Amino acid sequence: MTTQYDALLLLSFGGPEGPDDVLPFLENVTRGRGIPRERLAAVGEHYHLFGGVSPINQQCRDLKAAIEKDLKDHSIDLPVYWGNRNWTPYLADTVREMTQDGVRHAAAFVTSAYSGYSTNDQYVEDIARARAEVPGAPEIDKLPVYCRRAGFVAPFVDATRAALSAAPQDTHLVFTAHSVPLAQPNRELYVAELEEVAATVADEAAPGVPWALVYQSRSGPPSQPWLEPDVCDHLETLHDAGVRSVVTVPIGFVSDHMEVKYDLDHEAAAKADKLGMRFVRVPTPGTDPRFAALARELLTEARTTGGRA
Ligand SMILES: CC1=C(CCC(=O)O)c2cc3nc(cc4[nH]c(cc5[nH]c(cc1n2)c(C)c5CCC(=O)O)c(CCC(=O)O)c4C)C(CCC(=O)O)=C3C
Ligand SMILES: [Fe+2]
Repeated sequence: MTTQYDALLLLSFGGPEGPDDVLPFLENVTRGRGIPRERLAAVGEHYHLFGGVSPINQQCRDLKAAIEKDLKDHSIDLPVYWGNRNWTPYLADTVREMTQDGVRHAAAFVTSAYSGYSTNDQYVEDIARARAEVPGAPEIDKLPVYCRRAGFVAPFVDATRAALSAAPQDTHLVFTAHSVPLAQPNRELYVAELEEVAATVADEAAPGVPWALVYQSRSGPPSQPWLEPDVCDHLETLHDAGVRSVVTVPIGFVSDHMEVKYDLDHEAAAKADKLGMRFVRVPTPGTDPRFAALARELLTEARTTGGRA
């Protein structure tokens, strides 16, 4: 059966756009999730260091523009909408706008590449919840998980190769992804995909260079086990083993948002500095034309195969 999509929806996490947004944003993210208050206060400070503005919304505007350009360049006349889970434009408001515009069946490209609850299933729930709020809402199919696709992997390969070519001989690669609770549904699938993508990038960019997959941005109570090791602990382990230079590759993310800018560029970089280690972080796909094209490729394939996430 052939699905005819009449819109593309860019679905993302959302982030604050000023100091007054920070607390309500954090409350939206953590409602009912048992995140300790001290952790919330600490994360609020991360945002305030950047004037209360997360980079993620502008990155979504830029990605939306890149996708629109790619569609136009391929003579595909399709409106692109943007909605978030945790901040304006809220997904339900976007779905309301799509409904008013007469959209009947949209494909959703999510700013998260992997399987797993936080990375896939929760976005599927977001879509269902938003549609339930809006009478006459269009059908919305989440496009499939795309972590293995060249549009996502190749920008990391190129960036890793470039970073290594400027690095000293005994540099190690450190792949990072967002930690999640060990008890999180589909955590095994998330980890298996991360291991596969890390191995692919290492293999293509730097055969023979030692690498590890580690985690960042843990947030639950200490009593709850999350994926480990943490990136900062790993830097210490490498240091103790005599390693003096790392290239960090945040394969768990699609853009250089706050988890990258604070937890890696600020926190992990400071840790490396304290240890006397050289620390370089490579960029995420962001608005790389190959990544923008991936939205069109997935939509076109879903249209011809009827496939969905
Ligand atoms: C797997 C994963 C991704 C990658 C997939 C994806 O990209 O979607 C991701 C992305 C992001 N996480 C982000 C921000 C936050 N995540 C939090 C909390 C949590 N994240 C979790 C997991 C993930 N998170 C989990 C299991 C929690 C615990 C609460 C819960 O079970 O939901 C908290 C609460 C405070 C804290 O404890 O850190 C904040 C502020 C931002 C925005 C950055 C910006 O503003 O630029 C982005 C893109
Ligand atoms: Fe998060």
